[in-house]
Amino acid sequence: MTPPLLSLDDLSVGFTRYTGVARTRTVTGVTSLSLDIAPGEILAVIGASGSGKTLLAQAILGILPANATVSGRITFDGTPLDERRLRKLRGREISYIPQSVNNLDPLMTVGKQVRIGLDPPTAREWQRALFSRYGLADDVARRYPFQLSGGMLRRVLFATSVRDTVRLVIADEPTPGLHADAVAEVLRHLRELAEGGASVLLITHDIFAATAIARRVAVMHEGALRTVEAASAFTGDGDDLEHPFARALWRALPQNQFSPGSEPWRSS
Ligand SMILES: Nc1ncnc2c1ncn2[C@@H]1O[C@H](COP(=O)(O)OP(=O)(O)OP(=O)(O)O)[C@@H](O)[C@H]1O
Ligand code: NI
Repeated sequence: MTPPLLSLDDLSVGFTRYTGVARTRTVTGVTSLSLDIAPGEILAVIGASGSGKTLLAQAILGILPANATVSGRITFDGTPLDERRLRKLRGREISYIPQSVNNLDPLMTVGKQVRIGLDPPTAREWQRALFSRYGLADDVARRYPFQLSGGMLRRVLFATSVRDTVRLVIADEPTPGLHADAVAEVLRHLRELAEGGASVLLITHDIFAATAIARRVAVMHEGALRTVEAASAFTGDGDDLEHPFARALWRALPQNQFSPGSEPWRSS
């Protein structure tokens, strides 16, 4: 077996909340999560809002909120991923496609934003190549984010995030609010990255987007990884799904066999 590209071992993220003078309480965001991603694998992470998906991404990228505490081990390409190494890899070997297009700078032209981090002598050339790869016309480079459509902004986010040196792409909810064609386009771009050899961690609410391109689907609930299922098991009645939680999640979808009371995220 090929060794994993990324390995999470007993990863926890917590928050300290001040509940009074000199009194604190720790709130858990992610609990003892262990997970591997193989080189070139597309792994989807699904789970309800607040289940810890974005925290998981931020923990890998070393960009957790300042009030978060993290424990556990993260290994990238066989070596621990510490802060010093992350600074070198982020934006080069590890890319982040953030949850919101609001992460773009509203006061900078999108061309300039795409050129950030590119080698100055060839930055313009690379930016043009990235624009053409993501179907953006050359003159779009001179525009500001507010002058672009939602679909174009998504493509700009890809162009700012993805470098040809990339080995791990973390995409946080890249498809919400997009119509079917645009979703298909985003998924195609992610698949292309994987075909180029990169591992892709796709965070999404959308089981159908997840199973369309991922080989495995990790299911999170209240900060814990409940199960990792084969994407192909999310079909029919869900009988092939290994974990009852995944089965319940699948069957609770209105288009499957929805039955009141089967909502697994409503924990008692
Ligand atoms: N800065 C913070 N301080 C305190 N708690 C936080 C902070 N950021 C996140 N949390 C908590 O951690 C939990 C997980 O948040 P996270 O953003 O990872 O959820 P998510 O699965 O990405 O949700 P969504 O699908 O809505 O994006 C939430 O309950 C949230 O309240
Ligand atoms: Ni999130």
